[in-house]
Amino acid sequence: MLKTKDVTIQFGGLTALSKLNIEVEENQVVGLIGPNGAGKTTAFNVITGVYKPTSGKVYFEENDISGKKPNEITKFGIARTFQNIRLFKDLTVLENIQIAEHLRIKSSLPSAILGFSSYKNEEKEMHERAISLLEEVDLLDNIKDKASSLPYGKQRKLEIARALATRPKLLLLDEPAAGMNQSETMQFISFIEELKRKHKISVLMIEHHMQLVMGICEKIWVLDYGKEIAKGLPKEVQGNKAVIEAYLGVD
Ligand SMILES: Nc1ncnc2c1ncn2[C@@H]1O[C@H](COP(=O)(O)OP(=O)(O)OP(=O)(O)O)[C@@H](O)[C@H]1O
Repeated sequence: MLKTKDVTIQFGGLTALSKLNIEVEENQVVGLIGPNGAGKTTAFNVITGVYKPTSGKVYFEENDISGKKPNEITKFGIARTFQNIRLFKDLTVLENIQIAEHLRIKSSLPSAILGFSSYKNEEKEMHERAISLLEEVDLLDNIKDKASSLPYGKQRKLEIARALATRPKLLLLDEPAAGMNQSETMQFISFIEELKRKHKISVLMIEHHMQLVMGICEKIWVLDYGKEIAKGLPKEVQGNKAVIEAYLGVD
C-alpha cells in the first residue's frame, strides 16, 4: 500500500535520508526504529508531504504522491501524529476532532451557507462519528475540556482520534508511547490492535520503546544515519549485529 523508492533527502550538505525503500502492506503494523537523528521523522515528513524528496518517489496505493501537499496526502488516506503533540490547545476536545473532519467534508461552501440538507446531514453524521471516536479513545467525559487541560496520555489519544477523523487507510504514529509508564505502554498494544481491527488501517510507527515495537510490529525497518541498516521480523532485527552496534554506538 505504501512504498518509498530510493527516497533521498538532503539538507545542505547533510543527507538525512539515503535511498530509503520502506514498504507497508495492507492491514500491517510496521515499526521504524533507529538511534536519535537516524532520519525517522524525516521519513514521516517526506511521506506526508512536509518535505519533497531530493530524489526518489513515494507511492501510495500505486499513486505517485511524491512532493504532493500535506492536505492532498490526507485525502489519499494517510494521517499522522507528531512527536511533540500538536493539538489546537485552546479548543475543546470535540472541536479538535471536528476540525479534522471538516478537512474531508464533501459539501461545497455555498451549500453550507444556504443550509442545504446535504450539508446538514453531513454535519449530523460528523458529530455522531466524532462522538464515537471519542468514546473509542475513552475521552467522552472530556468532550468539553480544553485540549491543553488534558493529561499527557489523553492528549496523545486525542491526537490519534483526530488523525482517525480524516478516515485514513494508513496511520503514521511518531513515538506514540513517549511519556507512558510500563503498564500504559502494554495497554497501548491492545489499543492499537483494536484500532487496526475496527478501522481496517495499517500503521507505521516510530518508537523507541523496544518492548512495544517487538510486541506489536509485524515488520521492522532500522535506520542509522539516514540509511537502512536492517529490516525484517522483530526477532530477526533484534539479533542483527549492525542494529546492536548502531544502538550501542560501536564502530
Ligand atoms: N529541516 C531540516 N533542516 C536541516 N536538517 C534537518 C531538518 N530536519 C531534520 N534534519 C536533520 O536530519 C537528520 C535526521 O533527523 P530526524 O529528526 O529525521 O531523526 P530521527 O531519527 O527522527 O531522530 P529522533 O529519534 O531524535 O527524533 C538529523 O541530523 C537532523 O538534524
